[in-house]
Formats: sequence, C-alpha cells, structure tokens
Amino acid sequence: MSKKGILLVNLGTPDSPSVPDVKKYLDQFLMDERVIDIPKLNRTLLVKGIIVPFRSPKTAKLYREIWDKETGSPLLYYSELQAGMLQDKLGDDYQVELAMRYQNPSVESALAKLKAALVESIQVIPLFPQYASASTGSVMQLVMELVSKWPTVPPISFVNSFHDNELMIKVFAENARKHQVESFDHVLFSFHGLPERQLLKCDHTGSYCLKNADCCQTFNDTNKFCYSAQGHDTAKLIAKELGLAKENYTVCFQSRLGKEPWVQPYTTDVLKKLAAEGKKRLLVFSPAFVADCLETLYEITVEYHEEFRALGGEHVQLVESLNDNPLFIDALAGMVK
Ligand SMILES: C=CC1=C(C)c2cc3[nH]c(cc4nc(cc5[nH]c(cc1n2)c(C)c5CCC(=O)O)C(CCC(=O)O)=C4C)c(C)c3C=C
Ligand SMILES: [Fe+2]
Ligand SMILES: [Fe+2]
Repeated sequence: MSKKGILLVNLGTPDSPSVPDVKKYLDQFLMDERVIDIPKLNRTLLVKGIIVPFRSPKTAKLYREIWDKETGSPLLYYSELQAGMLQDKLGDDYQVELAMRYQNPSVESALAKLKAALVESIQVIPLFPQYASASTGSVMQLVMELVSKWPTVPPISFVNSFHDNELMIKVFAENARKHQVESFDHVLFSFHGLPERQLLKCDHTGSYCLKNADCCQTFNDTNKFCYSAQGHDTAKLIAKELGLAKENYTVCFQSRLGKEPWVQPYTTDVLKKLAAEGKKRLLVFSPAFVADCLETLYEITVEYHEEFRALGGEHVQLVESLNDNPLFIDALAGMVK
C-alpha cells in the first residue's frame, strides 16, 4: 500500500558557520522575492552588492557562537529531531521528510524522496506558527512550483498557520513555568519582525491593518491572515494559559533589517522603556519559532541580555522553544489529515 507523504519545512540555516557558506545562505534567502519584495534589479544590487558582502562575516561570527561541535546548527538539529519523532509517532502509513526553504536538506531533494516513494498524497507543514508571505507563503510557492512540473501531480495540501494550536500553547507555557514566571518583573513575546509593507500586502481588505494603533491586537475574521494579529493572538493565549495579566506582558518584534519601518514596537525600544521604568528581570518568549535558532540563542540570550544590563536591568531569560518536546510532536500529528 502506498504511503501518505508529509513534508515539514523550516526556514533554513547555513551548511556551516564559515563565511562562504553563510554567504550562500544569505544570498539564497534574501534573493527570495517574498523576503526582499522589491523589483528584481534593485533586490540584486542591494543583496549581492551590499547585504551579502557586508553582513556575511558578521553573521558567520554569530553562527559560530551558537554552532554545536557535534550537532551543528540548532535549527537543523531540532528540525531533524522533530521529523524523526513525527515519523515514529505516525508509523508506517506515512513517510515524513524534512526540508529547509533555504540551503539543506533542500525542498527539491525532500520532494524527490516522496516522489520516489510513490506517495499517494503530500501534506506540507511549514514550521511557522504565524502566516507570513516571507516564510509560509514562500514555502508554499516553491513547493507548488516544483510539484506542478511532475507528470502526475498528487493530491497536495498545506497547513497555512497554527498560531492558536492548543498543544503548542501548552508547551510554551510549560517551558515558561520551569523559570518561575512570578519571579520576573515583566514578560515579553518577541516575534521575528516583518516589514510593515509586507503586512499591508496581506491585508485583503486594503483598509484594515495598520490603520489605527491597535488594529492587529485583536484577531478576527478580517485580519485572520495578518502575521501581527496572529502573533498577538498567540501571545494572548499563552498569557491566558499562565494567568498573566495584560499589564504584565508586551508583544514586540525583533531582527529588523534595513531602514524601512517594520512591525512595531521593536524589542530594543521595549527593553529601553522597561529599563527606564526600573524593571530588572525579563522573561522572553519567541513564539514565531518552533525550534531554538540564531534569533533566540544569540539575539535574545546574548544581545538583548547585554543590552538590557547596559540599561540598568539585571537579567533577560529566554523561554526555551518547542524543540523536541513530545507534546509539540503530538501537535504536529494532530495537523496531519
Ligand atoms: C517567523 C519566521 C520568519 C520570518 C517571517 C522571517 C522574515 C525575515 N527574515 C529576514 C532576515 C533574516 N532572518 C534571519 C534569520 C532567521 N529568520 C528566521 C525566521 C523568519 N524570518 C529564522 C528561524 C532565522 C534563524 C535561522 C538559523 O539558522 O538559526 C537572518 C540571518 C541572520 C542574520 O544575518 O541576521 C536574516 C538576514 C527578513 C528580511 C525577513 C522578512 C522580510
Ligand atoms: Fe528571518
Ligand atoms: Fe494586521
């Protein structure tokens, strides 16, 4: 009997923390028309002429800080564990493959394995809880481009987002409890940032998102594909699970690239505000990711910690990501049709 194919796709990571490998990774990532969504000539000049040559040595240094001698990139390591655990959970009726949108294992190679196994259908689960054109949308586009060229196109389906998945919310809350939430002065939900332009593009009405200060803070039928609205909802659900009052947490956005406005408030501005208010200890969730990666293990754990201390704060504590938590694997299994 033929199997059902499951394709898990995360963002991607360089093959090694060397400058040439980081260059290759950033080049492929930032040349994606959904990531730097400007005309191709401008994108090429910006990415190949400025960002890749100047950013790669700096980014390679950061990757060296988080690279494990035995297991390599944390993002790839946890993604492989997740795929293996999901395969074990689903059993022989399924074939689970892992791919990275950028670099390796490539989406093309993972799809080729499913094709060779003559799977009867493919379900794609982009490993991003909140939908963004630059992440989920990009995975969907690439998979559709590749599969559309096959002589037999199998039944194919996509998970669009899972920002409110109950088991996922429980795992984030469970991971936070390990740090005694009540011992912190304030809690941050720091999401990966996104250019405001990309948020506006995903506003189907063309007249809702960013039209007033709190338009994305409530999740509703009009903004259900909005990355910011989904993020606020994820934060609200985790806060509810922990019994956190509204005044004790803040949703913010990190990792801005370039000079254009990105979704706000920026995490660095929130750190400044909280330090000025005399807050000393912060607990920080990063619920845009399902696995620890450069953005959590370096940007939050090292950079924001140091930044906050320099401002008079004492400690920034990261809440571990979903990683290899069996409940998260149950969550993934629950998404499988
Ligand atoms: C939530 C998922 C992600 C979205 C949406 C996203 C958008 C986005 N990212 C950049 C630029 C960079 N991101 C980088 C690292 C990075 N980004 C994500 C996820 C999302 N990005 C992850 C999981 C990681 C870490 C990967 C790892 O190996 O651990 C980087 C590289 C690091 C650096 O040089 O700072 C860049 C660059 C843009 C421009 C963008 C949306 C337009
Ligand atoms: Fe990113
Ligand atoms: Fe919005």
